[in-house]
Amino acid sequence: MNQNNLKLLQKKFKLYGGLGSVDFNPNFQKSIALVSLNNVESKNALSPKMMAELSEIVDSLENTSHDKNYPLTALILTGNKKTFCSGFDLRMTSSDNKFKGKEFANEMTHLMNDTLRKFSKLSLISIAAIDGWAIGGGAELITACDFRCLSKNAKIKFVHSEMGVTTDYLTIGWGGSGRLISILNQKEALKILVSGKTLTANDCLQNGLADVVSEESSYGSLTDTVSINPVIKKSLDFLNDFIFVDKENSIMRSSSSIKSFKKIISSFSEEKPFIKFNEIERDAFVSLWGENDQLMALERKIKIKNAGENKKY
Ligand SMILES: CC[C@H](C(=O)O)C(=O)SCCNC(=O)CCNC(=O)[C@H](O)C(C)(C)COP(=O)(O)OP(=O)(O)OC[C@H]1O[C@@H](n2cnc3c(N)ncnc32)[C@H](O)[C@@H]1OP(=O)(O)O
Repeated sequence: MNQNNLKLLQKKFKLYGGLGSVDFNPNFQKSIALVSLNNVESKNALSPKMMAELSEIVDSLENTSHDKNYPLTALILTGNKKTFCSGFDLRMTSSDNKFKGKEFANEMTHLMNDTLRKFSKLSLISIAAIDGWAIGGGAELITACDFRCLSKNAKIKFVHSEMGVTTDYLTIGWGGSGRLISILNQKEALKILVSGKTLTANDCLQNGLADVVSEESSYGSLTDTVSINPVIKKSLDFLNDFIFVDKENSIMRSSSSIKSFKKIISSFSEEKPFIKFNEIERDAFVSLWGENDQLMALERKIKIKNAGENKKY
């Protein structure tokens, strides 16, 4: 997508609004930034405003992180209050019917796919620090990181098959299925996507989706309790193994060489062969969005929520 269209979409999604924020802390730790998703009342679901904020953060990192004098080498993507992210903010669909329409589906898939494709190719080593749920688009977000650290109580669920939509790869949607194939393999990705199975930390260690598992985290915000939050601490330790030759004596590896390795590796998985794949997925996603299956699934979720039933979505 060309830069002008992207800027227009970012503006439009800011105007669509919604709750929450995506916060960027470039000085979280020496040469490590923290990007945190904060929409606690909705289990860190991404509102359109948050999608625009994430897109802008990634754009600015894309423009600066390759500079050899840029102080960052790595970043942690996390949620807050014991949830990573519960995907698209479903409240938007009950606030305005336009969010059930194909025009919005097309816009969201372009914006989120562009954002996560760029995120996955940043010249920074990235790790998702996952405490609690990463579900729907939230599960797709974690595939954009190079690595994943799960707390013992983390749960990953690609819920899309229950929502009557597919994930999408490369230019639209949140782009999870193609990246899941490159992290695992086609068979594992197909099983996970079609079954919508809830994956535990142990499942993810077994299948390779998790790189490291931390102790269960304490309650409390992920971003201001670094000292006691195990999932963030474990993610920092994981990244520091890349950054420091000798942490005690603060002897660091060359940041520019770490970043050029990331650039080489991520360019190897160049999506050129996937352009056709992407068109197929793109059409599938948009054709399913706003159709009966999805509308009934949304109704079910909203009914359960309004009825206050104890059942979960
Ligand atoms: C490509 C993107 C993809 C698509 O468009 O197809 C999507 O991401 S669609 C959205 C997919 N996400 C979901 O289906 C997750 C729905 N949420 C849940 O299943 C549960 O909330 C769960 C498992 C994440 C947590 O369950 P728990 O019992 O711990 O909490 P509650 O269900 O009571 O939720 C607390 C509070 O948060 C609100 N909430 C949760 N998820 C969302 C969401 N995705 N959008 C908006 N709001 C959300 C929930 O309504 C509760 O609010 P309250 O006012 O307290 O009832």
